[in-house]
Amino acid sequence: MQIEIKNLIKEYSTVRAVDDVSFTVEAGGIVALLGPNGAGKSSLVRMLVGLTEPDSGSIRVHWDGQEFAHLPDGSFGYLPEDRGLYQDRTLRQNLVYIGQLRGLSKQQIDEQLEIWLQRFDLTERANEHLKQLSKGNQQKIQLIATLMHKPPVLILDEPFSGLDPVNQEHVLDVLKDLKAAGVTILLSAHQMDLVERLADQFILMNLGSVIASGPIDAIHQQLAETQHIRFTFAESVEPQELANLPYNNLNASNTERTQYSAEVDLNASLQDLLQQTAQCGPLQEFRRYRQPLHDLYLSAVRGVNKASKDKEVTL
Ligand SMILES: Nc1ncnc2c1ncn2[C@@H]1O[C@H](COP(=O)(O)OP(=O)(O)OP(=O)(O)O)[C@@H](O)[C@H]1O
Repeated sequence: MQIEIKNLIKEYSTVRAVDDVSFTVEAGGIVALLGPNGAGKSSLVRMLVGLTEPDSGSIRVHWDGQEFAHLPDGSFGYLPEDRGLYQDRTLRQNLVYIGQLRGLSKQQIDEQLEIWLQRFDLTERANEHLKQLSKGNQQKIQLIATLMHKPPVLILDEPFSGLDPVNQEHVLDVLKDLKAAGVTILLSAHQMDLVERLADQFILMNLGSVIASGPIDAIHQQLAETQHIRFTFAESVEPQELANLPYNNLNASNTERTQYSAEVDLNASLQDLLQQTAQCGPLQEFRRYRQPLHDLYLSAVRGVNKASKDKEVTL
């Protein structure tokens, strides 16, 4: 299986929701579409599963020796942004109905219900109406409905929305297990800290466009504007003593003034910096650290959004 997206554009009456987006998803692994409200994630996902059509550009799904213009029926499970189960039916009734729609036998449905209700700690509640469940628990039932027919591809629009941190971790573990079992997962999310620990590939979107894509190393190469450094002295060093070094945003991280964080230019030599810093006091530790994806994304998007506003003003 391979999904190849090229120069995809989708417009609604007043907005270009997806603006010249290209990327490829290979079989296996987890691909995360990340971006704020309105970035275009759901619009993209809806085209992938064939609910809407692109205005231009192409989606090519290579599946089982054939090529399709969207994921073919039967090849995927889809968790839509607007959840669609019956509130006045029990959890069991909802899931049996979905299982039947997917062509599962009674035995397969029973097996799947037992596995997944137990995994999500909902076995005791199987005969309650969906509306009696919290939003987070309803979300778990939606997820079971999406994966109970064991599709090889999962398209999950906001699988973490409405979940508390404990349940987010729970879903994260389930997705890791599915990946280990060979399922290909494409998900959209806002929760960058969480998804950074999960996905193999990232597609960072803003205002319909992709601002960076690839594995985490590639994202850092594309977006990092400075190097982030942390260092620790064995004894107190006043910030003024470091004033002549080429650090930006130098901050003491503790009141004893032994630990510091700072930024330096991308092309600065860390070897030279280490030597210069060691001349200011007995250095215990000196290391470069990676900005969290969330911070990297925010600074990149602020730059892009500022540039587009500047452009609007000059026009
Ligand atoms: N059916 C529609 N009709 C008109 N505009 C739409 C429609 N669907 C989405 N849009 C607009 O397209 C843009 C992208 O929306 P989309 O829902 O794809 O973003 P998103 O990244 O999924 O956002 P969210 O995280 O809030 O779900 C937004 O400006 C949105 O208002």
